[in-house]
Amino acid sequence: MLTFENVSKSYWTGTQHKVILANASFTVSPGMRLGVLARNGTGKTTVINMMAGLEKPDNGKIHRSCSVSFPLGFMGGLVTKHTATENIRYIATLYSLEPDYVEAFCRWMCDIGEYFDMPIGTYSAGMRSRLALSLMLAMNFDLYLVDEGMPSTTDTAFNKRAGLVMQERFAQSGLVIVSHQAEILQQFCSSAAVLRDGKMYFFDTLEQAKELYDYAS
Ligand SMILES: Nc1ncnc2c1ncn2[C@@H]1O[C@H](COP(=O)(O)OP(=O)(O)OP(=O)(O)O)[C@@H](O)[C@H]1O
Repeated sequence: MLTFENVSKSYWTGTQHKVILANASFTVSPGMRLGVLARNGTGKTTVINMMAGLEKPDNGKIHRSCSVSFPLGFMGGLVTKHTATENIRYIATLYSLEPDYVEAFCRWMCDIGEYFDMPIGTYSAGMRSRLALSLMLAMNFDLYLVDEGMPSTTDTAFNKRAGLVMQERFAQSGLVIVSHQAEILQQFCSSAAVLRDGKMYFFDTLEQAKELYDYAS
């Protein structure tokens, strides 16, 4: 369970306070697959980062009684001067996972050959995004966080491999995806919310959420 209790968050832009959440309270229950629709610049990344614990609210509390992933694509935990092998084994240890298993899974999933033992700083953008997704899928979280949909690389074999594991993982866990596009949420989500003017509006279906989202735009 992930609970936001009276959470407020805003940024000072130099001329005004940009409000992301204003005294928001809501719960993401176990097994919930929630899609959050929000326009660009309204705070999707900030909300996902608060869920992950990467950003703190200004006021209010965030309670986590389950394991929550880092946001998909988050590279902040990886050290670019170290190899994938070194990074992955270290992160596996931090999460009390078996380093041999996590390394083997990521080697298989990424399929980047000798690059796996080269510094991450030498990787192409595609290799990095394959590594980040592989690392996330190597771990079992109760709740996965995804910012702006699933990455789709140009490597079709990778997309197929990752897609199959993703379906399996997300069928057994909770999921929050934030996006400005309803189509991205359609595939994975069973309920939906709209983030707008510092509030989260919850709906049973994506169709209902789209009505507010389209009306508000
Ligand atoms: N550290 C910060 N300092 C000041 N303003 C910030 C900071 N982080 C975000 N903002 C502002 O807060 C607003 C929301 O940012 P955020 O990245 O969460 O939105 P988003 O919906 O994910 O945007 P996008 O769809 O463009 O990626 C934006 O106006 C952004 O400029």
